[in-house]
Amino acid sequence: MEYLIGIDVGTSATKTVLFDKKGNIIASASREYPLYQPHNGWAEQKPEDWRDAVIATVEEVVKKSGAGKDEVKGIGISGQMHGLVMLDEAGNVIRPSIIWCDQRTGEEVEEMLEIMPRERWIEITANPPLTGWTAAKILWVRNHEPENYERCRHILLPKDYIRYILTGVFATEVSDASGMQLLDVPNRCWSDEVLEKLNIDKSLLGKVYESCEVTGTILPDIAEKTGLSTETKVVGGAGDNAAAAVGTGVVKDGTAFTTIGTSGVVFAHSSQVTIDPKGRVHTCCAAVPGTWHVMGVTQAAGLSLKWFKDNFCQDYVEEAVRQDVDVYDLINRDIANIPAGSDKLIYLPYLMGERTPHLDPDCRGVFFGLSAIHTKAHMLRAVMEGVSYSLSDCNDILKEMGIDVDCMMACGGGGKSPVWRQMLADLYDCSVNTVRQTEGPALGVAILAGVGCGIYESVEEACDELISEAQSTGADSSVVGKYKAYHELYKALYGNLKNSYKKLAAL
Ligand SMILES: Nc1ncnc2c1ncn2[C@@H]1O[C@H](COP(=O)(O)OP(=O)(O)O)[C@@H](O)[C@H]1O
Ligand SMILES: O=C(CO)[C@@H](O)[C@H](O)COP(=O)(O)O
Repeated sequence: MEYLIGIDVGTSATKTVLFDKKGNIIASASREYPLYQPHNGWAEQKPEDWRDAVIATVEEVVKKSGAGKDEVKGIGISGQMHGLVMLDEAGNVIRPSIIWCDQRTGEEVEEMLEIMPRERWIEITANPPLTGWTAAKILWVRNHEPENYERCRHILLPKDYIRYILTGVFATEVSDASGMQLLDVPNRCWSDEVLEKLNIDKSLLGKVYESCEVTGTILPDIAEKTGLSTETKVVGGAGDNAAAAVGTGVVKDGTAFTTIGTSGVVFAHSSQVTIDPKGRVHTCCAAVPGTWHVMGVTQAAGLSLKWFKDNFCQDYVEEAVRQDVDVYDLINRDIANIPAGSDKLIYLPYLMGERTPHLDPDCRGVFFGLSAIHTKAHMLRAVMEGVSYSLSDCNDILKEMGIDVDCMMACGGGGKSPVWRQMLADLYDCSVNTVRQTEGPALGVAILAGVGCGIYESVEEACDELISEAQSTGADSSVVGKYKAYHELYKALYGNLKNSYKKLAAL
């Protein structure tokens, strides 16, 4: 038999899945790790936690599946985008990774705009300078921790650090590298102009591959630890969103998906470089060679629900343990009984600032309209609705850019929730569908590995063959109008609070 492994280094956990050639899940494993928030708006994780989670889960899936070491032909790695991993000469981690939702780099973004006009940034990198993206974080370390910058010999993204651990190779691929703000996105290569302007030495960065190209093979000590062979190939892989696109079959024009992971993303495939001149949504290289994608991002999507659950729902957590069920299943059960609009309660999900549409690192979360009739279940539903309003903001911008789809695929942890998918269908006013395999990014990179190993002809052909729809949720016409009115009020609230957010940040 021939098998493929997909690894997804998410923010909440690493999920590793071993698939057969038909895309059936043979074994899966996951390991959680902490998110550190040393200051308001900062977010860090330890690359060593990702490393340990990857090695443990790969070992577990190989063992559980009973696959012989020569049967695992290829591995694809997917991961949270934009995180900065810095290694010294010996390949040791210099400091914790500053991850995608960290908002400390407002001043560095200003610095980038002084160095080069916004229009030129958009021309080259397809995006304006952004606080959560890697370039601003590199400047932050250089400005605030010069001793760490001095020691740095390799700059890697989270999943590319895992590639280094597995293969010893320093490399990246176009989809994830697009989120560093150092890539010439239309031409799919490092931008010498940007590197020169920022005074960043190109030798710090790895070689850039296409997502299905083979980048290396497994190191002997890792092969021994995990039960893999030193012949197992590791392909470029993809940023988690480009990977989820492949795993949900979003590889042709006119197709799109929404993922609710820690972040939330509305993503559309594009055979052209399509740019929002206002910079509200991102344009990146897709994992399908010679194509791109556009995506709007909600910073705190699943993060909002997890935050509320962790801080205020100990009762749900204990009940879930008693009943031996997933705590989110209990939450979904209870919020299904609350009416759309949560009886006039609106949540703004700006716990980590917001990207689309505001690009504002200073805004923060709000419950608006709290009344004495509201219960915890109302607040939970409002949290999920607030995230859905934000995702709807993303979808509206894609529509404004001429990207309109009849059906939206759904994935990520939150995409498993039928109530959350119903909210999205009602707000987007289109059907929201799932695929048979729920592990979007892991399947996506396993497919890329299969292409790289010659098991599949192309990404598109593999998607046609392996991916099939499971469930479709249509819009409920009786609440579409109601949600439109709530969404309008939601949008007005940010405008009303914008100046107060600045004052709060300055306190
Ligand atoms: N059954 C569920 N219903 C609603 N939300 C869920 C459910 N399961 C997970 N989630 C949400 O999804 C998030 C995790 O999604 P996941 O895609 O695994 O994230 P990541 O890739 O960032 O690690 C959780 O924080 C939670 O908010
Ligand atoms: O920053 C982005 C995309 O621009 C996020 O989508 C990260 O890639 C994190 O992903 P999850 O851990 O939420 O899947």
